[in-house]
Amino acid sequence: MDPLKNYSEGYFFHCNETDFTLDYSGMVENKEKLLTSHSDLVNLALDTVQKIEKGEIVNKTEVTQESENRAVDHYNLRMKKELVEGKSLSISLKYNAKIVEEITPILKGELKAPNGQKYTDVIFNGIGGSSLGPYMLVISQYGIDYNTLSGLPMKLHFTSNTDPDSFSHLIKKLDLNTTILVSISKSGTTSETKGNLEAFTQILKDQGIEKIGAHMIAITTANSLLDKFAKKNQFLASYVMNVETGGRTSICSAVGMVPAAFAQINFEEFLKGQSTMDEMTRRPEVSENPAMIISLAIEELTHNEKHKNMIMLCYSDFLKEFPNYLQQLYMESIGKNYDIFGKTKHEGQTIFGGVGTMVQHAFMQQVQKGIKDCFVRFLNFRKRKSDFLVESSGSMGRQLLGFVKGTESALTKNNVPFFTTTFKMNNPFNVGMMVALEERIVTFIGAFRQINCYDQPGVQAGKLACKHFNALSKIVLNNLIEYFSNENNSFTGEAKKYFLQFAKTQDKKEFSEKEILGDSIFVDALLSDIDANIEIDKSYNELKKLITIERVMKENKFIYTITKK
Ligand SMILES: O=P(O)(O)OC[C@H]1O[C@H](O)[C@H](O)[C@@H](O)[C@@H]1O
Repeated sequence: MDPLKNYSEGYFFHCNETDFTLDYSGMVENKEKLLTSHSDLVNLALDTVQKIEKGEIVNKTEVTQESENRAVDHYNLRMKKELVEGKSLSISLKYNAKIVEEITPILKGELKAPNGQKYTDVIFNGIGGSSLGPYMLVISQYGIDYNTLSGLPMKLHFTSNTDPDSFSHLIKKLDLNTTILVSISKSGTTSETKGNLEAFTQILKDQGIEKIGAHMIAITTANSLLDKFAKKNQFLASYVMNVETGGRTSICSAVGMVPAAFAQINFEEFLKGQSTMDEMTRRPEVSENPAMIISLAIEELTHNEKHKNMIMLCYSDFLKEFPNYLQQLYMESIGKNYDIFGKTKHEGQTIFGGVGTMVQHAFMQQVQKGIKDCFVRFLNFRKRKSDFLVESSGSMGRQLLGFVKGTESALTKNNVPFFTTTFKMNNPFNVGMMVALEERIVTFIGAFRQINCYDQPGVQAGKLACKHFNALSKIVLNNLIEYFSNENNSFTGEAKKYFLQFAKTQDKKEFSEKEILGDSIFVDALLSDIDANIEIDKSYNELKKLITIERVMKENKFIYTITKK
């Protein structure tokens, strides 16, 4: 490969109408080969897109217990044609208009909080696909100072984790009388989101706010637990998304629409941008389809596990969250341990990145000079909205471009593959294009590798284990309270001893060795948590009155001494 030759010759895809350019000269060894010699892969990819867009059940594998067995509709939600009944761009635009119409009176203060004042703050409560997209979108239009610098009518806040310290930090600052919590959860059961909603409800009640529904909006699937809770508690609104819309591609649904309405981002433009890119990436001719070019190039590069990590360098501070957004899109979709036929096959596409030039000063030394396990993607805007005089380069904007070109050129010399996507300028339309391009690449790579890109059994396993931990935690608590409320005065020993002792008090007679081991680890974590947090208000209120606990390490095991007060 002569990267400099390719680079100087320039391999381009360009769209005149949208002023979008893909330069793939730094990525491929042989342009002709890339464009013409992968017809089998191209057919697989186009066939998959057709199936998806016709509404066929594509979210399935032979490993039926882990499959979701459903269609996948994000492309249909912004398609001009109504290939699947009830799903099209115009239907989505109508739903978006309804949302804007309902949110606007809140923003204008025409629909007031129960205390008669204008709502001031909105918290978006969701995780994974129910958070990454809205957050990325807000930052993409306002930057990280979106509350102080944007002049928006309501302040925006985001909560994802079940982190009591950050939750308290947020809640303490707000007047909850004029705050709305928007809970976003496709399933309506995700522990983090549910936990935050429950905590918020309790805090409202503690503050004497009885009409909790006047402080809540839900975005979820029809009839989910969250939807039912919303109806029961007369939420301000409950917006629905389809079961067929996967979390990590849900930004084109109410999941993106509602936050965009609060943030006054033109979501109609975002959807039109997605639709435009979808049309471009539906083209059968490889050279006319930017997603196909990128996907094939990635396939060539990652073959034999060579350049397997993708680094996304976004040359705009406003795209700070885009690599994080892509991390879920790529890694949850492509990280699989079997193909659609159920055959074991470990797949993945590691992706990380950040804002260029910041990360230039973080990890690019290794990328340029160290192990050759990466390829780089540049993302930038051609047109800026402002500029400043800078002596060295003439202008700050030119300086930024200098960094793109300088880094590209250095990568060429160091034999690190890269390609560059340049969008016209930063606006909702182009952010929509950006997201849709990546979604299509993921679909194509999934089709090449014959995997189901739309399930996430791995995350599911974590979710289920967490549920088990929660259930066990309640049992341990009740057991402790019961044990020390009776005649017992103390317990000394390690978690396993504790577990075996309390296990006897459960209905379940026999525990396998594996269960004992697994559950003892959970019990150890719980006892340790009690030791650290028993004095923290609301952590273990009942237990605090009853016992003291001490933890010491002996022979590589934590030994707990629990004593009745
Ligand atoms: O929207 P929810 O049902 O609450 O799910 C939120 C997230 O949960 C998990 O992390 C899944 O792997 C994600 O795909 C999903 O986006």
